[in-house]
Amino acid sequence: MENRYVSHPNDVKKFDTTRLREEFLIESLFTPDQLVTVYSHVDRYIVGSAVPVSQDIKLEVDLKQIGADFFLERREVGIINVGGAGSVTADSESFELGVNECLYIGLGVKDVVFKSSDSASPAKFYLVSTPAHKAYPTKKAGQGEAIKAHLGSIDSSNERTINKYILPGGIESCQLVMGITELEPGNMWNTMPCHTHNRRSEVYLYFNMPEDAAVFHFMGEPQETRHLVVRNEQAVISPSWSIHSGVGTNNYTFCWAMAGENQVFDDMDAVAMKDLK
Ligand SMILES: O=C[C@H](O)[C@@H](O)CC(=O)C(=O)O
Ligand SMILES: [Zn+2]
Repeated sequence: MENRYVSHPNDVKKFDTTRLREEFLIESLFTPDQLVTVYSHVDRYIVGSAVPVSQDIKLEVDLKQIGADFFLERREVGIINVGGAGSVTADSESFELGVNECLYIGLGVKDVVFKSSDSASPAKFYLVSTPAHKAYPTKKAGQGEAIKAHLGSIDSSNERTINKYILPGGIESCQLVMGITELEPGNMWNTMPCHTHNRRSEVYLYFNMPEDAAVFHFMGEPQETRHLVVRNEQAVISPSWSIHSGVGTNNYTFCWAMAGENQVFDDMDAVAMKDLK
């Protein structure tokens, strides 16, 4: 499992494009028939993907790296399917997961297996796992069960719907907060005006993009911004001190996942537009 370490904002000021991408962009997700995982030392996320085509895929990593007897011994995981129909088995229970649906699996579940319903149109499971201290029930939510917020407007090119899946009042967890945001056609901006939340970090996955499209993801301190050019189905690690916002060459959908001190979705420090540099 690849390791990503933590960067100090004063060091990041000096990073060139290559170094920024090495530290913060995950380009290599969604390899067929493989569990891809990246271990971030930012809030100890494990970010990964499973695309079962010719075989089912088990959730397993080198256990030496997490110092546990099985993946979820001291962790929880949120899974979103961004591909064709599939299912996820959590010990003896099986959950059908259609596109944009979410499954939370709590601490203590020993065997997690990813399956596609049709290998011609495989499921694409995206996962974010964080350390956990207590077993919350394994639970699925479709888009109908999400807590929704409709934000923005076409005038600002940022009309979008936030679907909150894993958070207090939705699917309960120890620290993971997770959902997806869908931009309306003709809207390209997410999370602008932007914010930080030094109390929590975040991981973004951009998807539903044409192959030749790009999202310019903005990061960095509010007065020291940088960008990453992100392609379809790539993820960005957003440290607690960084803004996280983007503009695409087309509309897109993204998955956001957070971890840290609290699970209060609205606990953000807004950055005034005039203060951005
Ligand atoms: O802290 C919250 C996260 O940055 C995202 O949920 C924001 C988002 O999806 C949006 O504004 O569209
Ligand atoms: Zn945020």
